Amino acid sequence: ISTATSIAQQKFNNCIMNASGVWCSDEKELTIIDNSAAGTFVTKSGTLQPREGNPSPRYFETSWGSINSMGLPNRGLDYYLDFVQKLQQQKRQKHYFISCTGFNVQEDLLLLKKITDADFKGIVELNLSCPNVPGKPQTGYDFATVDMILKNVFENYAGPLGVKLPPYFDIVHFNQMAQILNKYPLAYINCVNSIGNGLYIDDEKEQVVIKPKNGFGGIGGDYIKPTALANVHAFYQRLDPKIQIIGTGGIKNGQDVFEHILCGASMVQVGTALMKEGPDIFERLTQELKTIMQAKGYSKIADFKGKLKYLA
Ligand SMILES: CC(C)(C)CCc1c(C(=O)O)[nH]c(=O)[nH]c1=O
Repeated sequence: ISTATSIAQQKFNNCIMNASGVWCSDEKELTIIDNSAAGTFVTKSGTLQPREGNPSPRYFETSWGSINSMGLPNRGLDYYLDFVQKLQQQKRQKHYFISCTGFNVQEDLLLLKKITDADFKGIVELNLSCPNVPGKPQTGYDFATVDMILKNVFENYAGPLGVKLPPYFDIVHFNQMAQILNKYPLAYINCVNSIGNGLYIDDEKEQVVIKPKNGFGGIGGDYIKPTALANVHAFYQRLDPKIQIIGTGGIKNGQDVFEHILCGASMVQVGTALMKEGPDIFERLTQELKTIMQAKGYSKIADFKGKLKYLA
């Protein structure tokens, strides 16, 4: 029974990996994920300059998931590029993802030029949940801007590249986004980023639990699995099959991985549950998925990928 997969013709011996932002901020964390059962890793979204991010507490765990307003703390794209290139020299048969985000399209293009100049051979994940110009919604919710960014990106970057998308909640938005995404040679799309601007309250103290943004933050974990599955499947139904889908959101056991693949995911990423359990989770998720596949008579993920059935 194999849980192997491929994205943009790059093969991975396991379809389970970390989500950007979790266990991927420095070489210590990335090395641990690299040596875990995960098929590969994606780095924290790198920006042009290193960033401290928001004041703590900026992450909080609840029984059903998590809330965060990290503020994009990262070592800067150059740091992640240097580290991944060095690792790539040692492990030629393994491929890695580098995530990046600019605060406008000019920055996005500068980041991609750095990646081109470094002769990076892995896969780029462009985080579209980044802020836009003040007064406008985050990039992923500004469809004209998404179109403009992708047009510029694919005029300037030749390597395999995917985008990390925020969750959508309206069928017309799935249609509108799919129409834009289908215009571009994307290697994949990654659905979903955290559900933005949620609020978690400590009843005893009658106060919020994270400091930035008066307690507002991105929601992850059990709270978001139905939304994540719907986004994976909605785009699976609408996108050119050449554009693969990475499923992220609410994965904490083998059943959740199975469901994301059944909805159309070729790869899955784990965030909140990885934060709670640590990198040993990858071995557990892989075994649980294999047990489910065995019970159902599937030998590889292609046997059931996207095969979600509807009621007649
Ligand atoms: C929310 C942004 C800071 C604009 C981007 C980075 C990011 C963060 C973060 O660094 O706060 N948290 C998430 O759950 N998803 C993200 O994409």
